[in-house]
Amino acid sequence: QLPPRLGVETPHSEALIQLFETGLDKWGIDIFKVDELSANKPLTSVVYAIFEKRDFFSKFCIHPSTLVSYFSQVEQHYKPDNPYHNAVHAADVTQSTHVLLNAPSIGNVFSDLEILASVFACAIHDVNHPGVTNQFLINTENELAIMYNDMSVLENHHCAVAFKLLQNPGSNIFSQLDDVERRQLRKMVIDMVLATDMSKHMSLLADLKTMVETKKVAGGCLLKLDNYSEKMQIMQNMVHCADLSNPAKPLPLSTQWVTRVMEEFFSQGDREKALGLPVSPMCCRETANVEKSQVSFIDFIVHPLWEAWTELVHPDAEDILNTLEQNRDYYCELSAAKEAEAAS
Ligand SMILES: COc1ccc(-c2ccn(C[C@@H](O)CN3CCOCC3)n2)cc1OC1CCCC1
Ligand SMILES: [Zn+2]
Repeated sequence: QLPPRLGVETPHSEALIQLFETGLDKWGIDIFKVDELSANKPLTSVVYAIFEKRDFFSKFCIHPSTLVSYFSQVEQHYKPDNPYHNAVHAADVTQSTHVLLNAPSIGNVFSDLEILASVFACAIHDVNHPGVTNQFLINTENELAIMYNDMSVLENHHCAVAFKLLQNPGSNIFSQLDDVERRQLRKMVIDMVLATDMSKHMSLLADLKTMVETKKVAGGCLLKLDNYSEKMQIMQNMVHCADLSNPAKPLPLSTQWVTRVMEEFFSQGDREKALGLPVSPMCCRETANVEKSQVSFIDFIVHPLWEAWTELVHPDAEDILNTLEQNRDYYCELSAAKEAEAAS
């Protein structure tokens, strides 16, 4: 008994199939359109489409109904009230990584199991996100911060929730893997999800730069990566790039993400104010300068990361880096125009 096409019940299934036909492998698919056409099941439909495209159902003996059962639960555990950290973000990061994995210079570096682990890690990387930052959970002595001793609190929680859901009856998509593969996959997923903690950004980027320096891509294809830690470094940076890809997407998508993330940050700021806590950076709706913050975010975090990634997979990510630079200029001009207006 097969589930509906793309694993979701929607009146727009033909249009959704069309959208995936043309856009699944493209940087810049309208993921918000996927959300609409999938009847707000963007994650389940994106994961189903990627698993189909990569033939994962047969490669890993996964029954489509098991996939739908598991990812419907994962999707339900993404909080729909979060303006940013919701299932659309998870679908976005998953589809973005699917595109990055198709880069010719990465083509044959990763095994099917490594690709499965990467796609899975993206799909679950923010599951059950409470819409506030690690610092907020620590400052408010939230039960999650107590549970994880203030260390990568959110990221540990996302991982634990995802693997707990796998234990539900009829939901274990990895039941047909052998024990070694299952243990390897679990370790890779944990390593990738914990690396999405922004406090790890600088060390992750430093390691990537070192690797780019030492492992100059020879003749258009990455040299054979020698060991687990080198491979994992690339997978962690790939997922981290996808997680921080909003400013590198076509402008109409990027601006929607900015609006959403600011809404989420501002509601955190409101809660901090109400609790008499210091308001986190960029979280005060009265004083935050949205455009200026985006320019700094791009200049100090996103661009250095994408510059290193683009060098690693040269020339496959040139267009992405160009879009990022164009978007940066757009926010810069917008910020200057706002300042000029405020001064007049
Ligand atoms: C599209 O722009 C963004 C997309 C995603 C994020 C993003 C996701 C997770 N994070 C990590 C923070 O949750 C943790 N930080 C620690 C410092 O305080 C603020 C919170 N950040 C941020 C983005 O822009 C920033 C918000 C205004 C300009 C910069
Ligand atoms: Zn994320």
